[in-house]
Amino acid sequence: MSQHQRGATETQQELSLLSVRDLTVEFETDRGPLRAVDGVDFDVERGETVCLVGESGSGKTVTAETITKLIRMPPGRIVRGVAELDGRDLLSLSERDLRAIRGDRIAHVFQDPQHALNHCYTVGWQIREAIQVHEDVSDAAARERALTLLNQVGIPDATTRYDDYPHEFSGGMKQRIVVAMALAATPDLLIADEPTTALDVTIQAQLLDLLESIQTEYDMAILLITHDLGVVAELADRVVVLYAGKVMERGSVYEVFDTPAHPYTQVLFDCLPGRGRPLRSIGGTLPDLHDPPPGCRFASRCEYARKECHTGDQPPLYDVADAQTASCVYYGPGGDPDALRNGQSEGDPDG
Ligand SMILES: Nc1ncnc2c1ncn2[C@@H]1O[C@H](COP(=O)(O)OP(=O)(O)OP(=O)(O)O)[C@@H](O)[C@H]1O
Ligand code: NI
Repeated sequence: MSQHQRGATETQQELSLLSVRDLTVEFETDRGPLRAVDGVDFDVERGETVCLVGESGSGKTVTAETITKLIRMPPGRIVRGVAELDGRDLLSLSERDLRAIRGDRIAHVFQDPQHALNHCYTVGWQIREAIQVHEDVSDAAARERALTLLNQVGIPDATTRYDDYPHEFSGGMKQRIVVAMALAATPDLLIADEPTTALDVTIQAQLLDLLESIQTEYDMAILLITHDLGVVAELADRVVVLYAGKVMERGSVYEVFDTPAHPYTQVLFDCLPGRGRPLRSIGGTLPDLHDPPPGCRFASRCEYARKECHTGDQPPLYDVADAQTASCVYYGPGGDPDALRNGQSEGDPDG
């Protein structure tokens, strides 16, 4: 149709690094199946940072952990969908093939560095292991590279610290070591779930700067989960907004900050970003994922909800701008998006 839509189709012919389509995940619970992730679609291109944002319980972690099948199954179950890495669906791979991909092409960094490190081995040994699992190099060469990595992630005195055990490092230093291990195999995609939440503010900032510089150096894509709006503003190229297991909006970081489209994104982002600025918490609660109401998942908390918002399925992701789409009827046929923008500009003064 329009100029830019044609442009988008042309670039789409090139395969995305990661392409998640219709991802739907349930958990078996005492109260029956709980649908944590419901038809989620997004892409991650080579070298870019995509931030997954949304309130607690919106399905960010489940989405990120399902990509390499890290969720426990059961109780988890992938109902449908694909997660293609360079066009190859990871969800249909055997555990053996997946293990080869985890840590090699895709590395994970979690909130708590404790989980990734083995307290029985020195950090140097663990990084060297991580290198040698994926590369047939001599001990000496692996040691050299491990030291380079430790230097790169900013461990002072790396040569001496090489033989120290994890408990001899602070939390921030441990997370740097985890990042060094993640980088050992030069992954194409780093999945980081709240990687700095457990750390104090100064250390958080340092670690994020580190991720940013490493990303450039390694041309690595990052799928980042964070509650911190300032981090989104600084690091993200694109943003995916989740709510109750559904994608509410996708767009470039500029679009989503400057002109948030979905009423949910508008309240969520209704403040100036600054480092350490958490996503705003908004009134009401997430719908019950055992039995979500019909229509838009956000309708019960949406000040613009109309009758049709409470019926049928979640609206499709309608085009809003260049790279921005929103799952809201106001952007659909006959909708009037200006009605939403007007409300937004009256936003609360201390927000
Ligand atoms: N093993 C499990 N069994 C049952 N329910 C689960 C399980 N793991 C996750 N859930 C549910 O799935 C939903 C999505 O959880 P998820 O951890 O992905 O949220 P999140 O967006 O990462 O939240 P947070 O910001 O708090 O980390 C929640 O309702 C959660 O309770
Ligand atoms: Ni989470």
